[in-house]
Amino acid sequence: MGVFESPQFSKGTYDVAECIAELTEKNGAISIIGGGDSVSAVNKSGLAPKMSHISTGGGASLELLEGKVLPGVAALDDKDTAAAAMAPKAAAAPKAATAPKAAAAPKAAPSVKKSVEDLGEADLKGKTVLIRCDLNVPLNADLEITDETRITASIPTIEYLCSKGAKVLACSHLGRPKDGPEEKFSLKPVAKKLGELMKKDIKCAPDCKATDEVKGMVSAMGEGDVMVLENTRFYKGETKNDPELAESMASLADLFVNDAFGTAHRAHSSTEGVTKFLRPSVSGFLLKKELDYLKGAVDSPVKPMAAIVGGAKVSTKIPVIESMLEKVDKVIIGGGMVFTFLKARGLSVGNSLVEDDLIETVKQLEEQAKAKGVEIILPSDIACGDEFPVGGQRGSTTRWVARRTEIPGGWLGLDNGPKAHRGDARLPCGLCQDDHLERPHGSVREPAVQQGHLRRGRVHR
Ligand SMILES: Nc1ncnc2c1ncn2[C@@H]1O[C@H](COP(=O)(O)OP(=O)(O)OP(=O)(O)O)[C@@H](O)[C@H]1O
Ligand SMILES: O=C(O)[C@H](O)COP(=O)(O)O
Repeated sequence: MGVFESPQFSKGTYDVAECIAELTEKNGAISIIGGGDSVSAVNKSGLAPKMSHISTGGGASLELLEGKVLPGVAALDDKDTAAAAMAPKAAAAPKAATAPKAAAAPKAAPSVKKSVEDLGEADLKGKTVLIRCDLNVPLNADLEITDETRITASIPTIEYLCSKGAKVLACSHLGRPKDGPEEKFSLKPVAKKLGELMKKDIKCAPDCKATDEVKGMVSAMGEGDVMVLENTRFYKGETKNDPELAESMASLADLFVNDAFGTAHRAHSSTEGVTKFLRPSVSGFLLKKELDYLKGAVDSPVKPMAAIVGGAKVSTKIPVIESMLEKVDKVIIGGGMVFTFLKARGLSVGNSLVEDDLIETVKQLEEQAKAKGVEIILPSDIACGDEFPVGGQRGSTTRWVARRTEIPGGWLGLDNGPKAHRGDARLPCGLCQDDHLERPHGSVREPAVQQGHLRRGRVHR
């Protein structure tokens, strides 16, 4: 809802998270949190365990909510082709770049995909499984993992495969290396962390391709062992869905599991390409769970439904807001995109972040919403700063709260104000507190100001 990285402007974000947690816990609402920064804000708030589902996908969840088909999912075997999919690999398509998987059953978007839970010990014992995970985690300058959510989220499928006697080869990209292998994009720290979390000795192979060294390491694996293959994007062919790379990776294994929801919107060699050479190709628990929640919300929305859309820019969220207008009763707008909406309504927004080229689009969006009876809710008051808070330093920026109709010139909106904290998210969700209705009109100051911590408009919090 605001610049949550700064303690001065994080309250609006945490308050909305609290409201969602309360709705989930007390009212039985289904809550789905998606988007890299939104997830990290909810994680920081400590409320993540109270949400129904925290998505590991950024771009992937947006594309799914926009109604797009995710290539990494579309390429997996359908449940209804189970008999064909379980045919022995030798009888399947020959492993050649030119010979895609024979059972080219059309994969309609609404089909139910075959999942790893459809495979038992008979299918897995002694088999080598290539699993595509999204282990693209943030690392600091010392190459330490700063958020291990995606690693933790990948473990249930890996553990399941191990428990059924499979040898597990986990592959993933990390970052966006441009020119081949680079230490800062190596999956070695990820393999180490995965090993610590799973209490196993997990090696990182020096390559994702079937080099002699990697083949040797694979043949030395025993049942229940796990090995991480090196960054798939160390090869330029990965993002081009190069069949040769896909075939080489696939040649290391007997079957494929895709559990990389976060990368399912990419048609890459390790997400889509390998499915042409391995049978069966099924979803992992994480991918399935993501689809159940996110696709469920899109395909069979449980009413009433509200979308809370925040973030820095409207431009990245227009398609998702548009597609949500078909599903939801309310859209609550937060973050930097608020100001393009306010400006489109003819209000002055001071120095706030605005995408002027989208004013007309936003006006049309508001019209569309009106025509569909969907309410677009903007925060009723705004916590403004006299400058953008740098590096999240406490107190370096002067903070002032204004009604949304009265953002002073020279100031920029950085968070929801206290009236919005109390009402805007709660009122439409049926959680309004009575005092919200009694708040004074006009510019209001934070309680800290009223308690005398004000020095020439500067609030030290
Ligand atoms: N009023 C504002 N002015 C400028 N930046 C803002 C404002 N409100 C929020 N932000 C910034 O927006 C960023 C989050 O936006 P973003 O669109 O990246 O979110 P997301 O969709 O959850 O994440 P991702 O794009 O990684 O999937 C945060 O870094 C936050 O500081
Ligand atoms: O972080 C993500 O959203 C996924 O890992 C995909 O990464 P990419 O945007 O570099 O393809």
